[in-house]
Amino acid sequence: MSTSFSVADVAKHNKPTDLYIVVDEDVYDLTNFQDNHPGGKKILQRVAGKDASKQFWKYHNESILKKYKAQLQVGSLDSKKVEAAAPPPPAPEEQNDKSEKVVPSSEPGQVVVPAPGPAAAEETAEAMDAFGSLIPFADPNWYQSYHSPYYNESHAALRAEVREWVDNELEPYVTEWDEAKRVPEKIYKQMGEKGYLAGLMGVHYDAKMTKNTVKSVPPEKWDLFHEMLLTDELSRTGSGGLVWNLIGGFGIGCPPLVKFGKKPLVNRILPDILNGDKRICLAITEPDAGSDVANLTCEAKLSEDGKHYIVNGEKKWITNGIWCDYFTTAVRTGTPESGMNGISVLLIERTEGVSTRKMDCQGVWSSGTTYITFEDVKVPVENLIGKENQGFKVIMTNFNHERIGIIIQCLRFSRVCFEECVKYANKRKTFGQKLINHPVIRLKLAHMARQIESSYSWLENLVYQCQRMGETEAMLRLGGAIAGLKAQATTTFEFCTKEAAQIFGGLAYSRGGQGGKVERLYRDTLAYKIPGGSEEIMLDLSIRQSMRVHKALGMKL
Ligand code: HEM
Repeated sequence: MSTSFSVADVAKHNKPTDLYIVVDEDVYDLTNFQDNHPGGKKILQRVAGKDASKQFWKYHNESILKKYKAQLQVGSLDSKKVEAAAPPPPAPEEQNDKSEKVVPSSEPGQVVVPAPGPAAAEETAEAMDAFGSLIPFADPNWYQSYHSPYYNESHAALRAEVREWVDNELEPYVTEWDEAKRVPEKIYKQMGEKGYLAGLMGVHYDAKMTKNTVKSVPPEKWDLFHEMLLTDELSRTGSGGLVWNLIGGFGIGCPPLVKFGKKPLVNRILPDILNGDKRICLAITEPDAGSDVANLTCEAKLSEDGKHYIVNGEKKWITNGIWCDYFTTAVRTGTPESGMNGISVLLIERTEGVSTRKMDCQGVWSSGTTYITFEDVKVPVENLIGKENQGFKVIMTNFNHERIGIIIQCLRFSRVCFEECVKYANKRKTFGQKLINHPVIRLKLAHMARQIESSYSWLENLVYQCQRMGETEAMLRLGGAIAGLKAQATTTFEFCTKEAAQIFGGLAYSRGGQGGKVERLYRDTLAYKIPGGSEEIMLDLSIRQSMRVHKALGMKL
């Protein structure tokens, strides 16, 4: 924006018919906007021609300016300096005597420099430049120049790439999309164009099937921490609906196709899916069967000529279903009594007999939760994923990946609540004090932070295990721990939304505005506590599965 104004210039635009204001040295023409201003026009007229930065920040957060800047900004004050490059992070303080050993101590007031652990000697353990808001616990601590054995420069590059997209093109519009209960199709398409879809399958990055690869990370360097980071950064939007819209169907519907689909089928449909031209989802749950997969009733009968399955049945709560071209579907090919030994997985294409209807739900509004009916749908036998009657294995293999995705989202959403609270508590005053100065508010923040950080460390450890183990070993050995962490992440998420809502008060009760993210996330919690294995089933499984595995490993009781 090139037009330059003096303070005196702006002061002339001080009437309802000609209304300028200044926010952070940028000049906005609100003459035509004032009638549509949700906060009222009189409040704007009172600051007409003036610097209204203080009032503006009292009532809004950053996303408002991002959204309205292009429409309303007419220039800047002549006093505004061109933004300087970000200063380099402060150098770590030199120790006076480098040979002196500093022994960790819990004595108050004594500076403790922890001795580097074995991993700190590795190249990847070098602390990287600080990134983000630097609000403690609002980002994983390797963003804030703390050491970590898990990340290197390629993770930092991806982090910057995704954050730029999220901050400028997603976050300012998320509330609008959530209310509209859909996300513009071009955003999903961009997920394909940016190469992100190909990196979200919990398998090696599939560069053969798509010409679109991630700009900042070569496919051969892509690992599970890149995948985790991508989901994590997308979740900064504070909308389960958006994240599920973009990865909720694909992230669980596509991996079974890639891992167990027959080559001709994969070659035919995967490129369009990875490029974001076609959409896929996972259809397992039924009106009468959720976590209890062995009781599915949607049936697939082989046609007399043996060329097709004829599918009849219903699927419920299917993420993205209304927009999908392909449905990775669990069906019963065995007898009604065959339990888990009579389940198969079919790739059903949107064709005659497939109907989808949107369901109204408490949360994740823009994710497209769907009810599906299959009525005499003809599915070629070539579309069988895995082996007939052995679909249970395909489904089970998928669960760890699905649950890790849920965990990543829950923990970032918890951080979003925490970050929103810290920012708000540092500006909102009650009883003559900023909220942050009230111990009761700090107590809430502390309980949020301790749960987020401990859960996140467990997550990093499990992602690392997944990376080092083969798929089958990971499925067997980590299933219990991942189930336990899913329950830990969903309870943390629920706790954080509840506490954040209390801190925001009325602003988290009404929709949109400063408490908008907290209000939305509060509504989204059940969409995480129930699907992918409910909290209760997860807790039980975490012990059952771990006991079974450790018995096999030689557990001594
Ligand atoms: C560039 C200028 C401005 C824009 C684009 C703008 C936009 C908005 C929007 C979209 C909302 C709805 C809530 C939200 O989404 O956050 C809102 C609410 C509000 N605005 Fe503004 N606004 C501007 C300037 C101002 C100024 C200068 C003041 C005060 C002098 C103000 C006071 C308010 C108030 C009191 C509310 C209602 C807050 C609430 O519901 O808690 N706005 N504004």
